[in-house]
Amino acid sequence: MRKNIAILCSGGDVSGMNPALKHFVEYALKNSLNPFFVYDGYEGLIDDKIDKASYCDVAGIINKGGTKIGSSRSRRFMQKKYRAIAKQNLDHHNIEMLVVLGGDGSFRGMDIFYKEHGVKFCGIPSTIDNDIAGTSYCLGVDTSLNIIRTAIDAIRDTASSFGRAFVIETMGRECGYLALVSALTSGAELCLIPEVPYNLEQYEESFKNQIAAGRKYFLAIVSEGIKEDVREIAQWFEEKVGIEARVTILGHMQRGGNPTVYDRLMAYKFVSHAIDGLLNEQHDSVICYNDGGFTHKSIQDVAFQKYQLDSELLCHLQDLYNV
Ligand SMILES: Nc1ncnc2c1ncn2[C@@H]1O[C@H](COP(=O)(O)OP(=O)(O)O)[C@@H](O)[C@H]1O
Ligand SMILES: O=P(O)(O)OC[C@H]1O[C@](O)(COP(=O)(O)O)[C@@H](O)[C@@H]1O
Repeated sequence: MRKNIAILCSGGDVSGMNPALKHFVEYALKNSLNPFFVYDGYEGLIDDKIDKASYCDVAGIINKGGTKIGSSRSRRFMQKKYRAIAKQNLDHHNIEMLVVLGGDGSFRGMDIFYKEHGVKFCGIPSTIDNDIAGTSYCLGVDTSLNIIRTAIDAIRDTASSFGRAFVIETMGRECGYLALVSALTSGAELCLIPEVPYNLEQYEESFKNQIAAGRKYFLAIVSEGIKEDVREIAQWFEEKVGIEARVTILGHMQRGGNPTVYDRLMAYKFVSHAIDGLLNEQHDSVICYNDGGFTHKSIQDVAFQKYQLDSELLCHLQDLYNV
């Protein structure tokens, strides 16, 4: 008898989830499995929003951001009694394997669910924050970086025309990855991230000298996880550096948009490895990507460790100020 396998999205949505759904249906059918969708993340698991999926459901979605099946953060799934209901719903549909697109919170939830009820699962790291330990890349971060790049390039147009400093805030929670990579690839003058302590005073003289030497504008990329408010950084530019300043908080535009080629391809590869793993005795793992290869890692190694920013990237941050 063909086995049933389901997929769900949990936590912040990312561009790349739809390409993953499309490949999930195709690859499941190719492996003689019946594919199912769980709508709205763990909330849908509890409310039995579970349906069989077919080729028709995934036609025309590969180029769409977000996720066709919805995502959520679920307070109820944190409680044992609701996880028991989720298990009953899966049993009702005869589903014994789950692919979960989410972040470390989602994986911790699934780990508990596996230990309580034995539902096999494979996590696919999916968050624009790129802050999951054990993998150098999370689905969606490439699209997000490209959206940020487009925004910063546009802001540069007005900054240079009007002679202003712009303080641009990126998402990322406690992780500075989005801000750091964006600063390096957009030619920003300042980058502030939670991982690296800073003192604005140390840039004052250099920035004033640059203005005296002809610099007309500044771009500062700031991660949402730093202690200071972005408006205070703008105020510092005005009062201490002596240049008019504006703030742009990029917000949720960073989570949407047409998935890049890289995110589409990675969605494809992640899903293939996730299903292969589930069919080959990987029952409680996350599929991770490092140095060009994929490996299944334990929840302990992924969801209970702190993500460390790549040391080479951090060196490049120092280079930003040593020119
Ligand atoms: N310790 C836990 N026990 C059960 N469920 C959890 C646990 N931690 C997180 N979850 C579930 O995972 C969901 C997503 O987690 P969250 O941290 O918001 O996002 P992400 O997966 O992107 O890190 C939560 O809303 C909750 O339903
Ligand atoms: O959409 P919300 O609930 O306001 O959450 C915003 C947060 O979600 C993110 O966009 C993505 O975080 P997760 O992938 O961990 O869910 C963060 O960068 C941001 O701080």
